[in-house]
Amino acid sequence: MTFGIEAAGYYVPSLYLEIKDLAEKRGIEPAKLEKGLGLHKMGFPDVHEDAATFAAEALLKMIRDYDLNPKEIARIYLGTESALDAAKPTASYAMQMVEKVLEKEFGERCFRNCDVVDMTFACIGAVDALHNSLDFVRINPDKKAVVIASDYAKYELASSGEYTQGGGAVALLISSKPDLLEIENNWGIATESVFDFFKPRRNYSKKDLSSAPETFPDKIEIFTDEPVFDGQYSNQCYQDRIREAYQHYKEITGKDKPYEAWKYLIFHLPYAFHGKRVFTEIYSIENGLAYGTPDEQKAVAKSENYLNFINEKIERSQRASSEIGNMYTASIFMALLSAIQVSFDEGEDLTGAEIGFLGYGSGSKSKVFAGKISENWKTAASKWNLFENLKNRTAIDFETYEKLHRKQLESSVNENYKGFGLQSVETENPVLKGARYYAYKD
Ligand SMILES: CC(=O)SCCNC(=O)CCNC(=O)[C@H](O)C(C)(C)COP(=O)(O)OP(=O)(O)OC[C@H]1O[C@@H](n2cnc3c(N)ncnc32)[C@H](O)[C@@H]1OP(=O)(O)O
Repeated sequence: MTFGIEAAGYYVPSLYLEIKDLAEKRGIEPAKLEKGLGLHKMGFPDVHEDAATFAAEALLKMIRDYDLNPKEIARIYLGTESALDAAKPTASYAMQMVEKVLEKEFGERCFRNCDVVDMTFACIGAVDALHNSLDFVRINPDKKAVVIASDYAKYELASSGEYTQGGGAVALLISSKPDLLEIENNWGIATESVFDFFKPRRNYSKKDLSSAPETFPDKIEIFTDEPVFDGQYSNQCYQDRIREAYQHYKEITGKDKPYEAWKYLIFHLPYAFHGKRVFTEIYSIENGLAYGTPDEQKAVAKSENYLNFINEKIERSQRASSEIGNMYTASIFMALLSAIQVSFDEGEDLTGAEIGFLGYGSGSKSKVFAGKISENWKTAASKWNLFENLKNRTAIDFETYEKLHRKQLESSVNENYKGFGLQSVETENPVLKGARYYAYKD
């Protein structure tokens, strides 16, 4: 019996800012962002959008596209680091939104017997949800599980993370009928507790932290959605963890140079070019190349062999990221959709192709695993139209972007939007203070 991904749906924020507009206002050379990091557009949520509406949209799209019966979904595990509440899971909001829309066809509370929960570990939370849900269907092969990855990657204005912002969600149906991708049960894992990127839920000031790096904000507030981070250190932690997890994967599978057999290498992409920039280390180790000094590292990155390797095995997975930005925990799954969509559009046959995954979550953990494209993959992929749909977003100017970022807009930029939207947040009633209410517009 095989297990893996049967179907997939996604949602990206309805607005975007051209990266060159941001570069100009911040005095950054556009070529650094476009050619250095691979950024073109930054997806940005409208006033009515958040991690719960992203998740609900992706889930509803998947249910509709594949004609799924929601009553057959035994669990919905949602990976996120953009939770809207510290107790009530974002998954419960998303589930309720979808349930209401499906009421006419499936009756009240179609998810009544569904197990719903959030999983959080920075950008790897949804990989954890996937790992866990695969175990679940292995034990219960007649059941189906849904994994949703949903996040809003927001950074402080004018910080080094600002140009990597983005957001959105990917929903996956996990079952013993993996029409898209069979996933093998070998998980290379590496964990180390570090402070490369985190969202502390305390009130304290920089002076309380004797060793705080310069990048730390002066004051950290409760429930901040903007992280405390050290960019170059987070790159280092990412590189260290994927090296260790890849090594672990080799040990448990006994495979020699497993990456060579992978048709695509799918990374967590905090920005489009991240995977190809950090994989140089593993590539050098595997091929016995010198990698100690910055000059040696540059030589590997610029070598013809490495450039060919990127072109063949990584470039296609970057394309959606260039148009959306960081989707945190959804990035790795959007990278998968991106690569498969390109193959589909180019009429390539992927059946049987091996795909390797290198996930990372700050804090920190990496998981390396692999899968095989199924015979029915084209039917599954034919629903997405990913690059066409990315053209249906609304461009915003820099002033609107800053107002949205500062939460200064009262009403949505797209006032006539369709789909799920936040209607209100309770401020008066003391026993409901903070409750969020959503609605669906046809
Ligand atoms: C959240 C996680 O997933 S943890 C891992 C990633 N961390 C983050 O995402 C945290 C938030 N982001 C950040 O802090 C930052 O955006 C970072 C760390 C990702 C990037 O940092 P920056 O200082 O902006 O960029 P950095 O100097 O590392 O790289 C710029 C690249 O552009 C290239 N570049 C610079 N100027 C130009 C130019 N004019 N033309 C072409 N390329 C250029 C540089 O050569 C370099 O590429 P290379 O090293 O491959 O040659």
